[in-house]
Amino acid sequence: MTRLLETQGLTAFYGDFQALFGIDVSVDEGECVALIGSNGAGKSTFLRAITGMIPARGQDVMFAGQHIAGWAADRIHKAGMAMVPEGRRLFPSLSVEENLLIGAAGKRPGPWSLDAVYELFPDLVAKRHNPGTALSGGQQQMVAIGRALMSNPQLLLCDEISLGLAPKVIKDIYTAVPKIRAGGTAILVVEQDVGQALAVADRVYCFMEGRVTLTGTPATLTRAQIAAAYFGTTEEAH
Ligand SMILES: Nc1ncnc2c1ncn2[C@@H]1O[C@H](COP(=O)(O)OP(=O)(O)OP(=O)(O)O)[C@@H](O)[C@H]1O
Repeated sequence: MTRLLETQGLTAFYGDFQALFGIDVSVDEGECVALIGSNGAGKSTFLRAITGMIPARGQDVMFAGQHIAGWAADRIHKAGMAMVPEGRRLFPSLSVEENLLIGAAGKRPGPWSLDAVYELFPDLVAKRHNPGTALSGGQQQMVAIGRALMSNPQLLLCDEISLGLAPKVIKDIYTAVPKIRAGGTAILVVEQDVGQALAVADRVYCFMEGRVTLTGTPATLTRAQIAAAYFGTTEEAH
C-alpha cells in the first residue's frame, strides 16, 4: 500500500486555544479510515488543518508525496483532497446539477462526471433541475458527496455525513462508499456513530480532547477499548 496522507505531530490552534496536540494519522491509497470521538474531540479541526482551512504551524503534513503544510486550501484541493463539509452547505439558489458542476472546478483526470454521480445516486436524476434546498436531508447529502467527487479527488474527506439522517438513509449513503473506493478514491470519514464507523472503515482512530487515544482495525478493537478511548473511562487504551 502506498501512503497517501500522513500527519506527524499535527497541532492546531484557534487563537490561543490549542485544539490538537500532536496528531499522527495516516491514510493509504484507496483506504477507508474513520475518525471517531465525542463532540469537541478535535475531529473537524483535524480535517480543517489538513485542508488548509486553518493555518498549519510549520508541522509536517504529507499528501501524495508532497509537504502540504502551509499551502492554501485551493492548492490542496487541486492536489486531490475534497471535503464533504458538516451540514452539506449546498448553494441554495442553484440546482442540484449546478451544485454538482461547481465541484468540478479544478477537476483532476479521473472517473467522476455528472453521469457517474447520477449512477452512484440515482435518486438525484429526477431532481437534477430542482434547487438543492428542495431535497430531503439524505438527498442533500448525496449532492454534497457528488459535488466533492466531481473534482476526482484522491482523498475524500467526509465530516459527519450521517448527522440528522434516518438509519435507512444513512445505510443508503454508506452503500456508496465501496463504489467510491472502487474508483480509486481513499476516504477519511468523521463519524460519531461508532457502529457505522467500524462497519465501513479499514482502520479507526479515536480522538479525545485533541489527542488520538486509540487506533486499530475494527477486527482487533474491543468495545471496551473503544469506550475507554472515547469517554476517557478507566480502562487503559492501547
Ligand atoms: N472556530 C472555532 N473557534 C474556537 N474554538 C473552536 C472552533 N471550532 C472548534 N473549536 C474548539 O476546538 C475543539 C475541537 O472542536 P472540533 O469541532 O474539532 O471537534 P469535533 O471532534 O469535530 O466535534 P463536533 O462533532 O462537535 O464537530 C473544541 O474544544 C471546540 O470548542
